[in-house]
Amino acid sequence: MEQRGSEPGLVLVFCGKRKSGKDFVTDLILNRLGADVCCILRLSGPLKHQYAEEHSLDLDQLLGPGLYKEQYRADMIRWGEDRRRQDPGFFCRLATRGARQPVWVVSDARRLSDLQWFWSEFPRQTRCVRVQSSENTRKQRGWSFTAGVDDAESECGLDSGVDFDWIITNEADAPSLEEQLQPILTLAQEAASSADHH
Ligand SMILES: Nc1ncnc2c1ncn2[C@@H]1O[C@H](COP(=O)(O)OP(=O)(O)O)[C@@H](O)[C@H]1O
Ligand SMILES: C[C@@](O)(CCOP(=O)(O)OP(=O)(O)O)CC(=O)O
Repeated sequence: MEQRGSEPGLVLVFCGKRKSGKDFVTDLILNRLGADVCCILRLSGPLKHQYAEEHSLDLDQLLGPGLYKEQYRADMIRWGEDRRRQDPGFFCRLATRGARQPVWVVSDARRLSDLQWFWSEFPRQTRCVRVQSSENTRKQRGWSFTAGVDDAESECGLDSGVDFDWIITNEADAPSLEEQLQPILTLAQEAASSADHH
């Protein structure tokens, strides 16, 4: 049996396009709940770790926001897809290993197989959240269309066929994030307080 952290009370799996604001929104949730209650898990973390090791690359740079990651993105995507084909839960298992908080926030689901893994491991606890922004807003945040990335499964795998529990619109003219996140934060606080009582 694979060693794993204690069972979470709630698993919030986030997806959305590049620069839609997944990190921004999940950071806000972490700030509101605190690090004792909530942890942010990134599937790309173990992916980059393993990829850097097998290709003798600089992990810190791959984890950073700069150009270095972009140079390897297309190949990393292919490599990650290969790994998932052999073992769809590979990165999910590594990312969740050792997580102890009652609320897990997975900030970067990209594929149906990622979601399916969480649904099958934690059927009661898993909720899926989509973060969305217009192309114009994403461009203002530095996004530009890259063929082979923005038209591939890595970016489009969850565009259809998923019934999201919540859709967060991360735009200046949308209701505030605080307001949109309220039901999620309430559910997370309930999960945390019921973990306290066990
Ligand atoms: N609501 C917002 N207000 C201000 N800046 C934002 C907002 N949402 C996202 N950003 C900024 O836009 C950029 C991209 O957001 P990020 O969360 O990194 O996107 P993603 O993780 O989806 O690629 C970051 O610099 C982030 O700080
Ligand atoms: C190979 C990747 O995991 C790279 C992800 O890197 P980041 O998670 O840093 O991505 P962005 O926020 O989109 O810039 C993508 C994949 O298809 O698995």
